[in-house]
Amino acid sequence: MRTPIVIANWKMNGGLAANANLVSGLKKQLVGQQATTIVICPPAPYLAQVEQLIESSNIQLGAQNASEYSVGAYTGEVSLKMLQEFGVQYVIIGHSERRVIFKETDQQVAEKCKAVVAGGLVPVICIGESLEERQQGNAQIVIKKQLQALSLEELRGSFIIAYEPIWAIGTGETASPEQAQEMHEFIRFQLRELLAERADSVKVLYGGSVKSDNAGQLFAMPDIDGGLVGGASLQAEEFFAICRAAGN
Ligand SMILES: O=C(CO)COP(=O)(O)O
Repeated sequence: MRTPIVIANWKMNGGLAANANLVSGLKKQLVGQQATTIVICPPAPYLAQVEQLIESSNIQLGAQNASEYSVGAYTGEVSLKMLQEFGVQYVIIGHSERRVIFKETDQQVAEKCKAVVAGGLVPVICIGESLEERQQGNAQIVIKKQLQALSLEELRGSFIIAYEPIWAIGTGETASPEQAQEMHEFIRFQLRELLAERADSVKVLYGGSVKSDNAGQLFAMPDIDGGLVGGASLQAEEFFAICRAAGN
C-alpha cells in the first residue's frame, strides 16, 4: 500500500505576506486530516519562513531544485547540506521548466538525483513528453528514455516519480484520467523492468493542471499515487480540496 502524497510546487511565486496567509489558511483546514502526506515546495529564499510556518502541523517541506555539487565556487547554486539545515525532506528534480528553460540535461538530472539521495532526502523526479512528442506517437518512447537515463537502479534510497506531460502544465488542459493511467501503468511497468520488486514501493505522481474538480478522478486511478500541483497549490481552499481527494 503506497500512502498518497500531494506536493505543492509554488514555482517562482509567493512573498512573505502571501506565504503566511496561504500556509495559515491551509493549516486551518488541515486539522485532523492525516490520510495524505502533504509537502510544500516554496522558492529557496522562503524555506526558512515556511519551515517555521508549518511547525506543529503535518505539512512537510520540499525544495524545487538542488545542486549536484556539494560545496564551493558554484555561484547561485543551493546545496543539499543547506536544504537539510532547513528541514527539507523532498527535492523536485528535473522539472520540465528546468529541462526546457534552463537546459538541464538527462545526465545532470541523474547526478542531482544521486546527490539528493546521498544527502538522505527524497528526490521527486519529473518526467514527461512534449505535445509534439505525443502527437508523433512517441510519448512512451520519451518516457522510457528519460527513466533509463536516471540510473534508478543505482539509487540507494527512496525516490518518487512525477509524470508531468509538458502539454498539461499550466495550460488548463489536464490529461484525462484514462490518458494519465495509461502512462502511469507504462511507467510502473518500466520501473519493474529496472528495479524488480523494489518498483512496487515507488510512488508515481501525476502533475499538469490538477485542480479540485479533476483531482478525484485522477487519484482514483490504480497507478496514480497522488499529485504534483502548481497553480492550484497557491490557493488554500483549492489545494486543501486536492489533498482531500487524494485521501479518499
Ligand atoms: O508543473 C507543475 C507542477 O510541478 C504543474 O503545474 P500546474 O498545476 O500549474 O499545471
